[in-house]
Amino acid sequence: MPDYYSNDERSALEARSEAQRIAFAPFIFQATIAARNLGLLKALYDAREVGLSAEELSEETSVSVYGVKVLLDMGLSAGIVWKKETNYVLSKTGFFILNDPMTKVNLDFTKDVCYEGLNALEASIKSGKPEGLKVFGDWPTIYPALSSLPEPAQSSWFGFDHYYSDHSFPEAFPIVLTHRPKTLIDIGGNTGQWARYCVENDDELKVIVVDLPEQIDLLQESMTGHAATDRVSGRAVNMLESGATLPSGADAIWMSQFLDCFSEAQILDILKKCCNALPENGYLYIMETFWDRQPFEMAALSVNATSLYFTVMANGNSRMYHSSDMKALMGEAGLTVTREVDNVGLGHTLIECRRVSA
Ligand SMILES: C[S@@+](CC[C@H](N)C(=O)[O-])C[C@H]1O[C@@H](n2cnc3c(N)ncnc32)[C@H](O)[C@@H]1O
Repeated sequence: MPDYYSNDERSALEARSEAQRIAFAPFIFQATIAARNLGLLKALYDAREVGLSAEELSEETSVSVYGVKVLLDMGLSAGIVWKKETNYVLSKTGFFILNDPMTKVNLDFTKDVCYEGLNALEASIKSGKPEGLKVFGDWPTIYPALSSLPEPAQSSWFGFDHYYSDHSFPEAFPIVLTHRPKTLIDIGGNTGQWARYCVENDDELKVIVVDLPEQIDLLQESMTGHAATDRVSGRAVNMLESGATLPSGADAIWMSQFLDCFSEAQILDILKKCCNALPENGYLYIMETFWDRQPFEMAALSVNATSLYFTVMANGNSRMYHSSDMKALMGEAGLTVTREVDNVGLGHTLIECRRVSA
């Protein structure tokens, strides 16, 4: 995997310019969101390479000429539009802001879930608690709050979560089927997206979704009307409780985007519980986005930004890990890695492992 961060070769001018881009980054972000939400980018998209003047845009969108100009002059600096004589024209970056599904889930997640709370980042680092979560209510972590987050935060949270997981399911599924499990436990299975994918794509596999009670309540609802979901069942377990046990009788365990919700000490504890529940010939599958395994530098940036969501909004003590930190914990828990596949879906790594004694 490429090592993106191993030199400092910018000139002083480039470095100072970049420092200003960071200083004003929230302005770029908010102007971009406003230009998108107020319809300015769509109007420019429709106008193609001819573009539109501020007055024409104002007429088309009912945004004042003043509003058009301040937003899109910032848009010029941000690179989402460019100027052709007196007209604004949508740039390639602006095109992706408007039309790219990945960019949309990232923008909406940042704006609707994280933006307000991010102001409490420093406080969260000091306290080890998700201080930004207070903007949504009085919760210890975001997980029991998920089913009652206000809109649009709830849709944006699920949109972000599902977008990245769903893209990896078709590629991960054949890997999990290699050892022909009969019953799979999906820990942190959320609304059952993966469970549904499994039973709809295999005629025999049974899936037990393990999650917090609030999510298990949503599970039944999200299974209604889908084929083969009689092979999906739910079990409410808080994996952090000392006496927590996993259902018996499963020959494989699956955890997707789950361990990143916990601190290293908690991960070790969860992995040991998995180890105890796993039969000798059973396999554990861990699917995560590790920041060191990303195929693009911007993907590593997205993953590192997501770590800060965990710090300030989710729980105050977890992150998107470096793969070697995770593998060290797996070793400590008594697991041995049998297979690793990078670039599953969008930047996921799938690690297959089993008990050392097996
Ligand atoms: C980021 S979501 C991952 C969802 C899904 N596996 C995926 O790949 O999209 C994390 C899930 O872990 C669950 N979770 C968090 N803390 C938990 C705990 N202590 N015990 C059980 N489940 C928990 C959350 O409710 C949520 O459904």
